[in-house]
Amino acid sequence: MSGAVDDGAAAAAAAAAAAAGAAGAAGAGGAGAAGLDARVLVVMGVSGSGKSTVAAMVAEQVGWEFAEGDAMHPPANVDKMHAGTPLTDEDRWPWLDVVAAWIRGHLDAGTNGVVTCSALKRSYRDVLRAPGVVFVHVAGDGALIEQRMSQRSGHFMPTSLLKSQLATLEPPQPDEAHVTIAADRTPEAESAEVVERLGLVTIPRA
Ligand SMILES: Nc1ncnc2c1ncn2[C@@H]1O[C@H](COP(=O)(O)OP(=O)(O)OP(=O)(O)O)[C@@H](O)[C@H]1O
Ligand SMILES: O=C(O)[C@H](O)[C@@H](O)[C@H](O)[C@H](O)CO
Repeated sequence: MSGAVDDGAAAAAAAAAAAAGAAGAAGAGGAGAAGLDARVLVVMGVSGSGKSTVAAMVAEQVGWEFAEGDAMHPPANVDKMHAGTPLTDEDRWPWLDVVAAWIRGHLDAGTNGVVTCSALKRSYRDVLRAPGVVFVHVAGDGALIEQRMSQRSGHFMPTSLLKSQLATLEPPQPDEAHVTIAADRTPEAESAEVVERLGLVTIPRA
C-alpha cells in the first residue's frame, strides 16, 4: 500500500497549508516569531495502529511538544479497557475534554504540539477541532494491527478490544483537515511522510 491513501484532495491541501503555517513560523518549536498561530497535530486511529510511535517520532523530528492522550484518560476508563470492555460515548466525552483543553492551551500559548488520541468518531473530532488542528490518521488493516497488539507487552489495552475499535472508527472525511498515513511501513517511513506531506521543518540532530 502506498503511504498516501484516500485523503480528500481538499482535506490534504488544507492540512498541509495549516501545518505549513506552523513550519514557517517555528520549525524549532516556538510559534510566535513570525506572528503565525501555533499548530497542533492530533495523531489518531484505532488502538495499536502505531499512533504513539509515529507521533513521538514526528514531535522529536520537528521539536514540538508531545503528549500521550492515553495518559489523559480518567482511571475508570483505563480500568474498563483493561477489563476488556469498550468505552462508551459517555466514557469518552470527559477524556476528550481533557485532550481538547491540552490542544487549546497549546494553541492559545502559541506552542506547537503533537498529541495522540484515537478520536475514532467524527463527533469526537468535533470536540478537538479548532483552527490550527490537523488530524493525522494512522490507518492499517485489522490483521496487521492485531499482530502488533498481540506482540505488545505492558499496555492496558487488550487485543480483544480491536474489533470494537475498528467498528467504531469513522475515518476523517474530505472536509476535515487531515492526512492519512498507511500503517504498514516502518515508523521512520511513516513519520517522514507526515513531515513531508505537512511541509514541516525538521530540527538538526544534536
Ligand atoms: N510502523 C510500525 N512497524 C512495526 N511496529 C510498529 C509500528 N508502529 C508501531 N509498532 C508497534 O506496534 C505496537 C503498537 O504501536 P503503538 O503503541 O504506537 O500504537 P498506538 O496506536 O499508540 O496504540 P494505543 O492507542 O493502544 O496506545 C507497539 O508495540 C509498537 O512498537
Ligand atoms: O477511544 C478509545 O476507545 C480509547 O481512547 C482507546 O482507543 C485507547 O485509549 C487507546 O487506543 C488504548 O490503547
